[in-house]
Amino acid sequence: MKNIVLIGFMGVGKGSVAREVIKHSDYIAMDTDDLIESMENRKIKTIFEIEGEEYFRKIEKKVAKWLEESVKNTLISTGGGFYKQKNIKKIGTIVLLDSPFDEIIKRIKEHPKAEKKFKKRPLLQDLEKAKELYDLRRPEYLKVADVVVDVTNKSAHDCAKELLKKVKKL
Ligand SMILES: Nc1ncnc2c1ncn2[C@@H]1O[C@H](COP(=O)(O)OP(=O)(O)OP(=O)(O)O)[C@@H](O)[C@H]1O
Ligand SMILES: O=C(O)C1=C[C@@H](O)[C@@H](O)[C@H](O)C1
Repeated sequence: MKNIVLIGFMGVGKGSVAREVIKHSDYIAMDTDDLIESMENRKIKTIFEIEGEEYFRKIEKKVAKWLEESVKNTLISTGGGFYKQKNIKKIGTIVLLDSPFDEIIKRIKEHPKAEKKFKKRPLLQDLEKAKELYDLRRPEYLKVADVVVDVTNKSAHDCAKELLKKVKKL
């Protein structure tokens, strides 16, 4: 089974969809942000604050190399900037979870722990800058994706079903 690599903007629902996909398939799920936090034994927010973004991207690169060489049968959800890794297409089938910026922000705001959700994402601190980043990245996400799932107004369960159907068809 080829790996599935979930890409998309922060908060689009990569974690939620991944958890649904593994309920309906034999994939194992992992998340690059969680892996990096565990490797570093500190939160991404802290890594950004103390070491800076460049340091974080270097760890992502190390993770990307390891994923390509050593990981199989896995649904890999990734941080919002992971799609830039040069070897990403060698890791697995790339699936973009897509939604307009305002919908993503609306969803996070609706979460009971909304404040915490915003705080943990360094690049979501300034919404104007985050929108600029979204506009810059969206065409790049589309370029790298093998499959696109529009998650707007769909449950994570329905997104997972659509994802599996589209990946099977490739
Ligand atoms: N299909 C959905 N419908 C409604 N709300 C959703 C859906 N998927 C996710 N959410 C909500 O959107 C927010 C972000 O979801 P999630 O944490 O899964 O995103 P993420 O892409 O993994 O984020 P990050 O990679 O930045 O951690 C959460 O509050 C979650 O409850
Ligand atoms: O969009 C991004 O570049 C990021 C998204 C988060 O998932 C984390 O990977 C980190 O905060 C960077």
